[in-house]
Amino acid sequence: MPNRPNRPNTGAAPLMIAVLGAAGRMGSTVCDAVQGAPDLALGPRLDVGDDVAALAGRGVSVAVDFTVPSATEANVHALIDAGIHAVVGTTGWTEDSLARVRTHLAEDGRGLGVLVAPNFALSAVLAMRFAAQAARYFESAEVIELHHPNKVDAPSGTAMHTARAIAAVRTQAGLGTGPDATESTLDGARGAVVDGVHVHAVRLRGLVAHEEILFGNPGEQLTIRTDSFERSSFMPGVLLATRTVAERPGLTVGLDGYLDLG
Ligand SMILES: NC(=O)C1=CN([C@@H]2O[C@H](COP(=O)(O)OP(=O)(O)OC[C@H]3O[C@@H](n4cnc5c(N)ncnc54)[C@H](O)[C@@H]3O)[C@@H](O)[C@H]2O)C=CC1
Ligand SMILES: O=C(O)C1=N[C@H](C(=O)O)C[C@H](O)C1
Repeated sequence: MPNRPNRPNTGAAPLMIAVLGAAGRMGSTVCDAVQGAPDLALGPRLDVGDDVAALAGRGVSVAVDFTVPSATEANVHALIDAGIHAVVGTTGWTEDSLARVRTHLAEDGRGLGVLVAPNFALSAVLAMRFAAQAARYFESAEVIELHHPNKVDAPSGTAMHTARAIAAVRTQAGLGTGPDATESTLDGARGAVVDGVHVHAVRLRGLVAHEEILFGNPGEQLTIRTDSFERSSFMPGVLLATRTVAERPGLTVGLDGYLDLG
């Protein structure tokens, strides 16, 4: 990552990284990226049916989870019990599931780190940050996320995170919901509503991961757009996270927590 040296681990032995969801699109890309990093060593590769608890005592420092929303929280609790730091890209996290991880880490007391990041691409991390900065200045704000049709969840984790951040800033700024005269529509025509912000999900063959954040005022509009054309776009962020997570005890939500964005 250009704004923070993606510095190699300078310890004597490479950090051993386990990958959960290793057979998937993201998991297999992470395995390749770890194998290409001289300071990291690819350890156990787990997929559905494998026992996370069995990772204990095998020299694994960090586990990376790209699985499914229904499995990821249980995986993280099992990793904490096994004494392994966790870098999580899987979507589906709620305030309640995050709170349970925070509590578990505090009770565990060993200073383990867990990062849950809805998006590891630098362009997406910056888009979310810029959207939060812009949110107080516009009457209207809506989010459109566009993904490959094999994605199982909607709206995307990134869009949920973006909308929640926009909503929090709007509330703090004393802005209500955006202007909208719609009285009746077909169900879903105005998208999902996340904390008062409308979020629209497109699934289209040929796409990978994209998001547009639209802001409107009388006579003007701001569009912030991020495009991941390849899964390699997520890898610098994932590798940075594996090298940093042990230095950040407790739960961090969002890769921006590991970056010096000001
Ligand atoms: N944070 C980020 O930057 C990104 C996050 N994602 C998220 O990552 C997740 C995975 O995405 P893809 O790789 O595209 O999905 P995928 O469907 O290709 O891969 C998921 C893998 O997890 C495995 N799996 C299912 N249950 C499991 C369990 N209990 N234990 C271990 N493995 C299990 C599946 O067999 C599969 O191999 C999704 O939630 C997606 O939204 C995807 C891209 C970037
Ligand atoms: O499933 C995906 O592909 C992606 N999932 C994440 C999300 O839901 O935000 C991150 C990125 O958008 C790709």
